[in-house]
Amino acid sequence: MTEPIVVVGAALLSGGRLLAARRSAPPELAGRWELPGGKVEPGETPQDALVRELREELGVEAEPAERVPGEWPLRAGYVLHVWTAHLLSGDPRPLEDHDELRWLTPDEVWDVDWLDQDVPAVMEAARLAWGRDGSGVR
Ligand SMILES: Nc1nc2c([nH]c(=O)n2[C@H]2C[C@H](O)[C@@H](COP(=O)(O)OP(=O)(O)OP(=O)(O)O)O2)c(=O)[nH]1
Repeated sequence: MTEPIVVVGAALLSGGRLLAARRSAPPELAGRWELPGGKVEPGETPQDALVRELREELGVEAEPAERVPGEWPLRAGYVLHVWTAHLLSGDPRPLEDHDELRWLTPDEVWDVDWLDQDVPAVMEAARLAWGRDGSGVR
């Protein structure tokens, strides 16, 4: 069996807030929110891919920090891995794949309509970043 292709998602953190990005394409994903990122290319580390994707999609420099434990299936042959990352410079703009960005506080993390497959990933990322799932239940 061939290995699944890894899509890396960034739990990008700045000032205690998490960045969510609203997809503009393809039609079946458009309007739903995700962690910015993309496919790891052959020969790339996941961290390299994350830095590249955040530069391309958001125009920012970021530093990957920790892998969020777990992996989440996407469409057939793809799996989502998530890393926390810190914003080093730049102000994120939706340059590619997204039409809106939001910085979410722990209390706001469930205010956006995350892609179904991202919900468990965001839950783990929130737990790692903030020490709880952001739902308000402590
Ligand atoms: N980036 C990202 N993609 C996700 C998430 N959840 C999810 O189902 N996906 C899906 C959407 C896409 O089908 C795929 C990632 O592909 P992409 O189009 O963002 O990646 P890419 O920039 O490397 O793609 P490409 O344009 O080079 O083909 O994974 C997520 O949280 N982040």
